[in-house]
Amino acid sequence: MSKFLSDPKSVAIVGCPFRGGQAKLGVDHGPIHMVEAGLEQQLRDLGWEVRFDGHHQFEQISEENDPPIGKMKNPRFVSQVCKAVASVVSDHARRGQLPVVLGGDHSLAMGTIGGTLEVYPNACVIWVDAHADINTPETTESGNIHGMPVSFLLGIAGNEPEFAWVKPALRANRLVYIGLRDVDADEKRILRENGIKAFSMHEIDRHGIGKVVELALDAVNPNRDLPIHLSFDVDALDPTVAPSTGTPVRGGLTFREGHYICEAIHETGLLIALDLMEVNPGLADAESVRKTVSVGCSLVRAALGEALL
Ligand SMILES: NC(=[NH2+])NCCC[C@H](N)C(=O)O
Ligand SMILES: [Mn+2]
Ligand SMILES: [Mn+2]
Repeated sequence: MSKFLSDPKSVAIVGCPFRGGQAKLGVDHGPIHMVEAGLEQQLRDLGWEVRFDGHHQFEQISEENDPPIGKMKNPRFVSQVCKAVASVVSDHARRGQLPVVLGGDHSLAMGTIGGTLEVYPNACVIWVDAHADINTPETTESGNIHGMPVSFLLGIAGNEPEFAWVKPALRANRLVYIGLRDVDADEKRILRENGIKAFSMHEIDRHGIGKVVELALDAVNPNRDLPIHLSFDVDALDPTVAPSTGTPVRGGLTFREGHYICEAIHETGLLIALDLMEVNPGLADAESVRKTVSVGCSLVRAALGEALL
């Protein structure tokens, strides 16, 4: 049982149909597909009190009113949406509910983690992803903000007045990555310079996923007493397991490795927020979409306590 959440344990599903942090159409339909697949009832069956918050309708900013700032694309739109998400997440957290935020693209994590840290300032973040998403507006090649949210949270980016609301509330020693395999050269430098712990697929091959999760928790949560925010990008999984996503990278987590991470974090009893991001039902054939949506739901269930036995 969690020592941070209310009793009875209660989860809030927050649909974030948002794609402004990257260019591909369809990722905004991820949350609708996951909810239609029955996620709400699946979590009830695990004994949670479930509140479906709806699919948030974000105020639009059209492209002509949102020219790039430096290389950053859709900066005002992304910022405004993340600000709204932060306040939704922090409201749930304040009530002792566990927000499960369904993306949408991973720029949303600026909002989800920002919201978590307002309520749990000492929370640690476990970021499961093929990518580090730690580019700055200066280092980005794509200009897509879904490749940058971590640098804003750490305060190594975000001086623009448009992002003034983002507090640099995340400390480098409270962040750990699992699953990395496509990290830009400047991102590698940023990880090194800030001493951020990361377990790439190489470490998973070497030690096995069980050991890696243990080491990751040792790095950010040595006494196993800090609240945990799990931000899971579905592209951490191998494209054979989760094909419908915008930036797939081969050589990823197996179905079981992805689930093991979620199960082990559940076992700590410290999980207080979960993101499931980058499910893009627009990018593949129907069978690939079904597979990806279904693995997305099953990762959420694993993190919320679905046991194998
Ligand atoms: N959330 C994601 N899928 N991010 C992919 C980022 C890819 C690349 N590093 C970039 O900056 O654009
Ligand atoms: Mn990714
Ligand atoms: Mn990501």
